[in-house]
Amino acid sequence: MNSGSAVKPRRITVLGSTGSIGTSTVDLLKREKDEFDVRALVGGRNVKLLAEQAKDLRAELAVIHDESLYAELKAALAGTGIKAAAGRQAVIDAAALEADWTMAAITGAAGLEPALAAARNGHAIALANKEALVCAGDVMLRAVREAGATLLPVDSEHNAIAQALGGCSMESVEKIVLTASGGPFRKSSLEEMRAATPQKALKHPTWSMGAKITIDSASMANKGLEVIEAARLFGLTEDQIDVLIHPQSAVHGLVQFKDGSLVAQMGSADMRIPIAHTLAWPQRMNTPCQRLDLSALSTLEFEAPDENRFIPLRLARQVLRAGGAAPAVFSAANEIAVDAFLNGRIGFLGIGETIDSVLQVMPENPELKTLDDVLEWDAKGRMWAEEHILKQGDRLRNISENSVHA
Ligand SMILES: NC(=O)C1=CN([C@@H]2O[C@H](COP(=O)(O)OP(=O)(O)OC[C@H]3O[C@@H](n4cnc5c(N)ncnc54)[C@H](OP(=O)(O)O)[C@@H]3O)[C@@H](O)[C@H]2O)C=CC1
Ligand SMILES: CC(=O)[C@@H](O)[C@H](O)COP(=O)(O)O
Ligand SMILES: [Mn+2]
Repeated sequence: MNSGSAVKPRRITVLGSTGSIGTSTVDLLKREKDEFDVRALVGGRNVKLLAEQAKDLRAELAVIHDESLYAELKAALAGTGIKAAAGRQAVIDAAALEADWTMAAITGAAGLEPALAAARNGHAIALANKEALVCAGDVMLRAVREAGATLLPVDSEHNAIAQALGGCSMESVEKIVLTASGGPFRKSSLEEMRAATPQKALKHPTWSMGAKITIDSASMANKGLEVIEAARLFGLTEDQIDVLIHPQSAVHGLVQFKDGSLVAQMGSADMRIPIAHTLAWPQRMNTPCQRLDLSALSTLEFEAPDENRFIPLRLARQVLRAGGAAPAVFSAANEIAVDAFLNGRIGFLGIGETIDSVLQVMPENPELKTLDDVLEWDAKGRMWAEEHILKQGDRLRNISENSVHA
């Protein structure tokens, strides 16, 4: 690491170490083992990988969310001196351990309480879990402020914006641009999208990521979540955040300054680059990531997204403007819909239809001031989404039964 003369190793925790962001983070840590003291690694169900990582990095503690896997984890770590723990509270306790840098990379609202616990210990929190910021923006930012923590954006676009800002105040910013790959259905018709299978939707053109975010990229709910994430992180209004489809995924984000300068951050599509940026911050560290060869990149394309095909992006802008509980409900409904799509319960366009229907049944839109408020509205969003999906299932069954009897 090129971070000068580190006196003692930095204490590190990785929440979601067995996932896509988690394994990229572990890869960087493994290359500089002496620089880091790994306090805790947290996984969901993948005990085998978690135990391997813990041994490799000589972690103090390994935590698995699924309690039924505790015995397996303990057995895998027997004789190593590494502590094992399991369950939801153990995950939150691990996140709350004093660490100089914590990666928050648990997917979805499940990552919210651990991310909050990490923020509250007042050090650096590298935030990949965008859903936490979307559903609990005020609560998260207040926790960061009150604890004096440093929030470092990992999401490639937001990390790019942070880099492009280069320490300038937000007063000098006119607007920002988040780029989007356009996903596997960038050029598909609505009919093709309606018929899309999970297998097709899981084929991201440029990034290799976990299943949930890959489906979000295909529906552009990911870009919608990112617009909200950017508003929270940088204190911008919805109309200051543009989205442009850029199929090469070489430019990750741009800042338009009020003097007319447009500053972009570029790099290959490898999350180890933004992760390394947060890990070494405010310095830089070496990574083995492929360098962009600009001469090989003959064109850089940019085009406006079609919000009539990518409905979740339009809805995300709507909930950002509405504020209150709407973003939390949007994100919760999306999580349920993505799961239902992956399990064959709804079609691909059913994701946007489910979110839309849930937003329409919301009877009120209160401000979410506490964690309990967020959890309550997250649960409501999930319940309304389930209800919508069940109703749609019943409707389709009735139609097919009627056509059989006709
Ligand atoms: N992947 C990427 O390139 C990017 C991801 N992000 C964001 O980062 C987050 C992580 O994404 P990604 O790494 O792709 O997701 P993955 O699905 O690959 O990984 C999720 C991680 O969280 C763990 N996990 C799941 N549920 C729980 C739980 N309840 N408690 C503790 N751990 C849990 C999983 O464990 P296990 O696998 O053991 O079950 C896994 O380690 C998401 O919010 C995503 O939007 C943002 C930008 C880019
Ligand atoms: C790598 C990353 O940051 C993802 O969020 C990425 O943006 C997903 O690709 P899309 O641009 O297709 O959503
Ligand atoms: Mn992103």
